[in-house]
Amino acid sequence: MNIHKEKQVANGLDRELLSKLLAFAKPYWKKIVVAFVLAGLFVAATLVQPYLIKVAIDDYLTVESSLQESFQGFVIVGVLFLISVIGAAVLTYYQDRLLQFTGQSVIFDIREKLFRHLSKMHMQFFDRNPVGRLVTRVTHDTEALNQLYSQVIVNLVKEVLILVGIFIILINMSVTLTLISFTVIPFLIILVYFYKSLVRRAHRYTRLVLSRLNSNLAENLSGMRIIQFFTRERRQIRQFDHLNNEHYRAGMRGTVVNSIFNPAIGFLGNIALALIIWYGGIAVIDSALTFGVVYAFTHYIRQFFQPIMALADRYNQIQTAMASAERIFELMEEEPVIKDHPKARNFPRAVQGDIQFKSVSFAYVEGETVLKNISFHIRPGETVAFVGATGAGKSSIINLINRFYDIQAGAIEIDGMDIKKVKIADLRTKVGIIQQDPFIFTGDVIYNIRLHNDHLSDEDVKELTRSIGLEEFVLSLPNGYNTRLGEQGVILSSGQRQLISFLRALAFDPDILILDEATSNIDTETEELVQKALYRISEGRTTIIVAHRLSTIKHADNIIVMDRGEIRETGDHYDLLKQRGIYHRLYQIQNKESIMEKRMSGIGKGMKV
Ligand SMILES: Nc1ncnc2c1ncn2[C@@H]1O[C@H](COP(=O)(O)OP(=O)(O)OP(=O)(O)O)[C@@H](O)[C@H]1O
Repeated sequence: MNIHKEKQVANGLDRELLSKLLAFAKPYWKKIVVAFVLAGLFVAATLVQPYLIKVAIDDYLTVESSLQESFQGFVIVGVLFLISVIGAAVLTYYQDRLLQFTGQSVIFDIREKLFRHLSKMHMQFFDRNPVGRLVTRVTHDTEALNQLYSQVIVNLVKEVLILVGIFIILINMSVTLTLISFTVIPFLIILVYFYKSLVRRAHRYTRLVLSRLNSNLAENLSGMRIIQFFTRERRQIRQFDHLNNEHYRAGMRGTVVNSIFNPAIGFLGNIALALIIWYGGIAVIDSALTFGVVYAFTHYIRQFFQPIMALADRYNQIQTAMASAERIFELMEEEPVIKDHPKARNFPRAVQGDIQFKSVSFAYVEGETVLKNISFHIRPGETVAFVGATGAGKSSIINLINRFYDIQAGAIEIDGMDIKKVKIADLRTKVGIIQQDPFIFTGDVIYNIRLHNDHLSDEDVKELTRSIGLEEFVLSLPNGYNTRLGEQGVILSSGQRQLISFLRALAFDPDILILDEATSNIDTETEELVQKALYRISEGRTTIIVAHRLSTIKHADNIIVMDRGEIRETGDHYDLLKQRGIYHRLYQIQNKESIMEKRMSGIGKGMKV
């Protein structure tokens, strides 16, 4: 946010922002209008009360009126007073209900729009925006807007109406007494002016410290395992304490400003009261004013100062809401970089799985090329493996096939069609990916495999699991297919998570299957199981495997060896060994490692015996 914008938001005057906020409230405008009418009636019902007491005192408590007249008058005034009190309560209730409904509905719409928008965003956006920040936008920031719609605006209108209403009533009752009691107004204006700038600064500082505290907390909680692993708890606690302390002090700064402002306003109000009693008292003695007028004045002046004291809260709420609105709209207006080409279409025929990379170059960050001039051709039904050192660019290639990222040069074609001309949704249903560390959602096993794929019945999921020999694994879980996984459920081991993701990818019956280090966390026994399943699944289906363990890709039709973003060797296992290049070296290293492992386990067993 630039400084100018920041200033506008701080002043709550950003017209563009206001018009966007109004646009969200537009579908509910009828309810809002009714709520404002009710608020106006509430103000009238409240303001009439002191006036009724004035009438009772001046017209029926005077010596001139007879006992019967007085009695009748008191009854009428009493009934009217009661009606106004009950009316005010009923009006507040309905107005509150209407606005709560409107606020909640608007926030529901904003939240939904925000989530839809986030679902369309490209991977680079998620690389840049930590999850904690996005969660804050969808929950905390929208809640701040809820307050704006359901409380702040209507209360502000009510308070302005009360101030204007009281001023009109007072002027009508006595111009002189009004002017005398309003001599405190210039002091009030000065006070409000200073308060505004102090509270703005305090508020901005609190927001800054809070976001620092939040990101520190989010990072520490997600990295708790590492913190405990390296016994860094004390240092992390100290760091958190420091930020917490800063937040406390920032909060106190705001509280101190408010605690000076509110009594100061109260003090000015009391001065105004004293002036009324002083001047009004003399005027009553001189019969220039009635006692009822002076009495009503004291009431109205007290009512007059209440909204001004509430100004502190109102101002804070508007500041928070405007800052939140700014952040929400900023997010909503960020265009997804990866979207359908205007002429994008679905694949015209069933996908055969022919993949071609034609001189592809790619960088995540401008200027830092990760893949350089990559070309290869995978024919339908082939199993192709990518190997290479860490950071060679294997996963990046995979990320490009289903357009998680777009390339900067060259072309990627599936069945002869440039993937940029294919509808993203169609492309992604044709390409199934099994990742190294798959995500498990809160829900049972069936839900996690099916993932809203309504074409699959429970029985279909079971049949699929059985067909690739993984049913035994599912049934070994505490509740079989109904075992709850994810946050509140069983925490699966990494290997078990991979098996679930394996089933998930297959449930979508993709034409192209990609395994990105998908067997790295699986033990040798389970790997055999997976290898068998894989063999069955990859038959007649283009399969791409990224693996560090060369034993898993030995049988691939073609192996592509990558090094620092470039293809260095290609061929099958035996060709590559003959070439005596990078692959041969990797193979030898891994062979030595596995011989060592076998020896070590032999020693281990020997020792046990
Ligand atoms: N989201 C990202 N943003 C920026 N740079 C990235 C991103 N993902 C990977 N990189 C960089 O791209 C390069 C290639 O990474 P990639 O993940 O493709 O390698 P890899 O061969 O799959 O490695 P590994 O075997 O460790 O998974 C690395 O230098 C890495 O730092």
